[in-house]
Amino acid sequence: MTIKTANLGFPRIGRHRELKFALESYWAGKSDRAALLDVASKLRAANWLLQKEMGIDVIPSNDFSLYDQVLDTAVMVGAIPSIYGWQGGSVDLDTYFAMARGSNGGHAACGHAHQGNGVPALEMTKWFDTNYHYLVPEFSADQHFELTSNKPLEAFLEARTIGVQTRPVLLGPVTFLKLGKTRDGSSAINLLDRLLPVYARIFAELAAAGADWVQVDEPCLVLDLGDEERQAVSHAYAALHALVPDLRIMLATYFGALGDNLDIVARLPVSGIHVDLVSAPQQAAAVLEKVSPQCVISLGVIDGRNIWRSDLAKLRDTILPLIGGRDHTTIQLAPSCSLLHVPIDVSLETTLDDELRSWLAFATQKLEELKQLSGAIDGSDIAVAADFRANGAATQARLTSVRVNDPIVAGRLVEIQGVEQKRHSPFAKRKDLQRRRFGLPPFPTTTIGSFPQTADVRKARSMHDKGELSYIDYKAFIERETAAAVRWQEEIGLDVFVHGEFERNDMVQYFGEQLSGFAFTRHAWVQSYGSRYVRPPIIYGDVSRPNPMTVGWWRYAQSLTQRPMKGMLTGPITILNWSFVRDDLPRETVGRQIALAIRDEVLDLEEAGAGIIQIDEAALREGLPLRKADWQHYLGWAVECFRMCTSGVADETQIHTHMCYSEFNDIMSAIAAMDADVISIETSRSKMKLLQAFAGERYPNEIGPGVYDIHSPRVPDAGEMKTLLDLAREHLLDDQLWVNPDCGLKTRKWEDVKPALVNMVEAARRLRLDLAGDKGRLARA
Ligand SMILES: CN1c2c(nc(N)[nH]c2=O)NC[C@@H]1CNc1ccc(C(=O)N[C@@H](CCC(=O)N[C@@H](CCC(=O)N[C@@H](CCC(=O)O)C(=O)O)C(=O)O)C(=O)O)cc1
Ligand SMILES: N[C@@H](CCS)C(=O)O
Ligand SMILES: [Zn+2]
Repeated sequence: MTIKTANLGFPRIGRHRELKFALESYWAGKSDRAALLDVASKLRAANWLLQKEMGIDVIPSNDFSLYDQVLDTAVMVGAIPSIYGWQGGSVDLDTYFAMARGSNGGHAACGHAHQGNGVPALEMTKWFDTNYHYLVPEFSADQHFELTSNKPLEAFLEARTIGVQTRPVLLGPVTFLKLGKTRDGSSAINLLDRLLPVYARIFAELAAAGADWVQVDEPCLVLDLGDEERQAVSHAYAALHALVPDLRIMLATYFGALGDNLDIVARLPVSGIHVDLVSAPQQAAAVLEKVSPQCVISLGVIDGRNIWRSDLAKLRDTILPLIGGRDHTTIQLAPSCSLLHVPIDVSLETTLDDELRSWLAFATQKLEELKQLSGAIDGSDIAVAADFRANGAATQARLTSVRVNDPIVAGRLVEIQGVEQKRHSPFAKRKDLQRRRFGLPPFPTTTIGSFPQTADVRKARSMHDKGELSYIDYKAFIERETAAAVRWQEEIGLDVFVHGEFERNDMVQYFGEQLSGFAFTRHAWVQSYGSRYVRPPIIYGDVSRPNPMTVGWWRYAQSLTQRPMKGMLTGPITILNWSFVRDDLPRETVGRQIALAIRDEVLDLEEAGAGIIQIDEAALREGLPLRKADWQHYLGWAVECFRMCTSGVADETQIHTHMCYSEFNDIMSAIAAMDADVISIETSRSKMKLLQAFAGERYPNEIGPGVYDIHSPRVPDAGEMKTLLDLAREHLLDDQLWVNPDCGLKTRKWEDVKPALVNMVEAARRLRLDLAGDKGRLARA
């Protein structure tokens, strides 16, 4: 008997982004609920039938979501904050979308995170160390849970009507609570006993309907857990087993090693355990040794986070000795995690050259690999011999390809090895020189880079991509947009300008498309959140920058104004963390290669005359390893990469960086070590609280704490922004403080952006008046 193949989750967006278009059409009021649900059910059916046709033995259901699986769980168990007006019973679609995106108080489908009349969306944050974002469940201390509708059961039954027996997937109760937040700051884990009966009921209904297994995802088991959380895991699974002994649980862990949680996991009364052997291959032997011989072990051996074709022969040779002594009916082969994080089908990429395409495996190809691997391990499937030969040829070709190795890049890296990466002079001296060069007023105003990516801008780019608009016409169009944005910045009196990033599709993809060693795709979309997707570039070879990437656009924008125009770049760590990275080199080496490329761009911008250059590191924190013990190493090389970008510029050149998140306390020394002259950060939603982390000696350089939450179309007035700035002045020195929004404005509309920025400039003006008053008073005293 061949070893079983199992899948943990398939991408739900559709081969041609059908889900995005159906959602956005529904939100725009252009189609109705039935049309949306019809698209959703067709996508589910297509995924199930594809997996069935491919011969996958264990096919997941309830891996589909209209927006997010964590939100689905919150809605399913009735964790719906009172502001959404839910009265009990089943939850309608508009309440669901109001939680996802906020509502304007009328038809929630308008989908904006309005405050005031409407309701704001739940907070959103990244899913472990991926670029997927989930909605953060919100609990109260007196939280009551109830089953609103058994979504896993509905999915299970729906699959059965088309002849597919599935293993429903649920987010585990401990991870669900751990990812949530309580309004009073108490530990959400305390709510476990109230939640377990709801899970037990879901399980019982599934068992009664004929489900024999359920997949319960507990990725929190790869994190550093406290004793209370570990006890919660033991307690939860003991209780669920006692309440519903007939339903077998496959406990799925992924994104890292079980490590110090292995002992408790191995003792849980579950029928199966899935482990990620791609991110943590070192745990294989210990897991196989500790987990009881009757328990099914699902080996996550195909990378669910990256897009490289697996080396199947190598995998077979690693797996065989591992499972040698074990009954093969207790082994399953699976992707390391849900395939949500990879694109759907490499065969759609008809514009990629054949060689590169032969190195890649997207979700569909990964399932093929699973089948080939299981056939090969049992030696029963003769057909796999040919597949193995093709696989071996492709993986070998990739290893030795001249496209992958660039001796010049390798040489440059050797040259800088051991050379300390730092600016010529300390910040205090640079600050002085820069102040004289730019002559900016106190509390200088600026924005983060992008202005609205309007339908017109995207349309023009799409037409240009399809060859329907010449480059000359496309460039002229983008220049007109840029010129209008520059004129408008002059009108409202901002101090430091941006060109608006109209020419960019995405802050990472744009650079990937221009760097050597990167390939980009046409259809390889991956969900980032809700209906927002990204097409991560593929880093397949040594990285270099053949030509300047931004200098022409910067030069044009600067030619329109006397005000300083920021050069605008994405930093190496963000490019790395939001790309599919080659797996034949350490990530830090690839990071250093990208840093050299960005350094070249920085120096070219400086030579062209850019006095201020911003290097965004929006994903620096995102790349933090899940276990704290690994942070130091990551932060060490990540900071060094940033400093490689900036160490070559003159003291008079002002380096900015931008990070749009609000947790800095635990990485403050690394942020300070980046030594950017100015950092802009997200602070408006936390009401400047996080500035405590930057106060005093801890952060001597300049800071722009965001005063305007760009995630909402709501327009804050000048008084509100001034209040935030007054709060900021409690923590920071006046000559440290810049005034800017939380992040770029690409997802906003001009009608929201314009009044908000006018108000922001007004807030800075009032602050300057206060300062003049303070100084006057001081002088008189
Ligand atoms: C800041 N964030 C980002 C993350 N990762 C990135 N790689 N980039 C980010 O900015 N991670 C964390 C957050 C996540 N946030 C977002 C926010 C917004 C988006 C988003 O808007 N995505 C767009 C796609 C962006 C893009 O690549 N656009 C291209 C292609 C546009 C397109 O679909 N064109 C159509 C034709 C359009 C027409 O004719 O009108 C087509 O090709 O068919 C572009 O502008 O050229 C989205 O639509 O989902 C993502 C993450
Ligand atoms: N410069 C980018 C940063 C986003 S994190 C922008 O403004 O969109
Ligand atoms: Zn940002």
